[in-house]
Amino acid sequence: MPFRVAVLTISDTTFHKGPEYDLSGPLLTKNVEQHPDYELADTAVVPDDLEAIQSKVADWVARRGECKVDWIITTGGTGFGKRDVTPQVPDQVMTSVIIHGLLQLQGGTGGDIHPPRESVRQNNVDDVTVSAGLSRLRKSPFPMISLQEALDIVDAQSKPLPIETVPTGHMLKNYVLAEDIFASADLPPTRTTNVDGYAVVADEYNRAVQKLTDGAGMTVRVVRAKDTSDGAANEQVAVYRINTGGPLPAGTDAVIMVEDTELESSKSSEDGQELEIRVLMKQVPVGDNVRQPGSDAKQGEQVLDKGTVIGSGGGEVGLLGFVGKREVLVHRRPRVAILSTGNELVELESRNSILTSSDTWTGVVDTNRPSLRSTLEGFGYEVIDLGIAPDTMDLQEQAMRKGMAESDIILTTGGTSMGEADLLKPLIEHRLGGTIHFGRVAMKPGKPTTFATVPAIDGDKLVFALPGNPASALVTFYLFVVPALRGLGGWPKERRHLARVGVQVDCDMKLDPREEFHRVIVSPSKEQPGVLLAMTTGGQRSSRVASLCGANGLVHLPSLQKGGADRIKKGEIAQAVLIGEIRP
Ligand SMILES: Nc1nc2c(c(=O)[nH]1)N[C@H]1C(S)=C(S)[C@@H](COP(=O)(O)OP(=O)(O)OC[C@H]3O[C@@H](n4cnc5c(N)ncnc54)[C@H](O)[C@@H]3O)O[C@H]1N2
Ligand code: MOO
Repeated sequence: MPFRVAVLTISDTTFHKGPEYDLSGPLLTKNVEQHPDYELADTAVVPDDLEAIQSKVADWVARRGECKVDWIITTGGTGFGKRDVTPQVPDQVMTSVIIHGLLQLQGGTGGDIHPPRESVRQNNVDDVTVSAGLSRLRKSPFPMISLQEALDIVDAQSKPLPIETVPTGHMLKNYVLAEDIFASADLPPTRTTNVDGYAVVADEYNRAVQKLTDGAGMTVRVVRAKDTSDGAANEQVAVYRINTGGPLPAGTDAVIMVEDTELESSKSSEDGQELEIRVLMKQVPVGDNVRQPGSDAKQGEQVLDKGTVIGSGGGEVGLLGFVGKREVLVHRRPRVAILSTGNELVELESRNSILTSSDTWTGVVDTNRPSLRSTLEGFGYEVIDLGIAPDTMDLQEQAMRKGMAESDIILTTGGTSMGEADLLKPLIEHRLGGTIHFGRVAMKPGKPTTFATVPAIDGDKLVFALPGNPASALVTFYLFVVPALRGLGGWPKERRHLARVGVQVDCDMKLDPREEFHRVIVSPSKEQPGVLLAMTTGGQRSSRVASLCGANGLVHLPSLQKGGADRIKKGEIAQAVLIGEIRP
């Protein structure tokens, strides 16, 4: 649905002398009408009078349903004349008002002057020399949405990448099958032995052994499996030397384990093999130790389903080879670009020289990029490292464009919040023509998490602008980015999110108005079998990267409710998202 825009001309002259004196109002109206994303909701002309402006704006703000007004653009009344009163219109009314008619009169383009949100103000920031104060946003223009809403949005936008053919082998790990897999032949194709031993015709052996009187076993002649014709005239029962996995010689139907035999004599063949053994079994059942043809897979049987995730456990890769599948159709795995933003950031390698040369150095070592890279590569994704971009629109845009050209999904950290140097949101919207699906989430840590899609030649790219605080960046990575990566990689919906388990918490955990993810170490209880314990990693401030050190779980604390409990008490059970292996 297009955004409904109302244009308000604030001018004594136009109000008193007539519409022909209004130059900017009609120009703005025309631009709105011509833009495919906007719809003209209303226009009005009011004098330079606070009450008149307030009343009109309040009227528009109050409208609902079909008549609703999403944005109000005012033109005029923003100067310094005595009667230039627009900036005094109270905040609560003006939150959705964009004062930029004047910009257009100065020759701005439609794109510049109809930005979707107030974040446009930061659009013109070229470096961090912009001072705090008047230029700084006082309220985020992004609504705070719930965690569930945010997760649903990410799920909906994370559509599987195209299908490609990949040869069967270890590199298939973490891919998702885009075809059903069938066995092309019976497996095993013939009767084979499960054990090292001697193949025998069971009935022949059983008949002969019954004739014995001493019960101390029966001496048999050993033939190599390939010498089946040897000694047909010999009356002694023949057994055939055979090793695990080998095919049974024709006519044989059971296998005696080597452990159920004794060496009868030291007579040996030319190649040093035994020639006579004593079999200690009183009876050999037909089919004993024999793997029947097709008992592992029947020809034409479906052995793997489309949508199967080829795990790193080895089972799926092995099965594909086992059924003779040389290459498979899979969804392309996403490539991920990572970018750190912030003037204060330095690479770890360059820190020493800075530390020794200056006591006053206030730089911050870029830990987010190495952290994200290690976890991404652990999940099996190819990473494109975009480095550190300082707080300038141009440099950040340059890095983002490189990321868009080389990857399917871009992760940035820093610059998502309310500072003058927090450029990511305006950059995405105004320079990259992207759509910000959300810019604030009611969660802790991770409130300013931003998710957008940006158009590129080869399709939309996903962008996660994660908060700069290290713990926030990693927590939001596990909660939002992992499901998005899996969605792009074609994982079935029900497997995209990291698993949750019930855990018993080891200390009181206070509730916050925002849902919170408390970092913990999950391990099985030694005292209570079947119970998983969650041990806190200590201070949970989002700047404390150590809160994720060793953590393999995120206890999901519900938001604090009026009149409800203010904490999860020690010993109570809570849900935890597993972000690593359970510790023994
Ligand atoms: N007025 C407000 N201020 C803040 C709000 C708010 O709602 N209103 N939200 C706070 C929350 S919550 C978070 S989280 C942070 C997120 O801020 P940004 O995403 O804009 O991140 P920066 O300001 O750039 O950095 C925050 C912090 O993290 C350090 N940092 C950044 N990048 C890295 C990196 N690659 N490696 C290590 N450390 C990094 C940075 O130096 C800052 O100390 O905003 C709050 N503010
Ligand atoms: O939400 Mo911020 O991510 O608290 O640290």
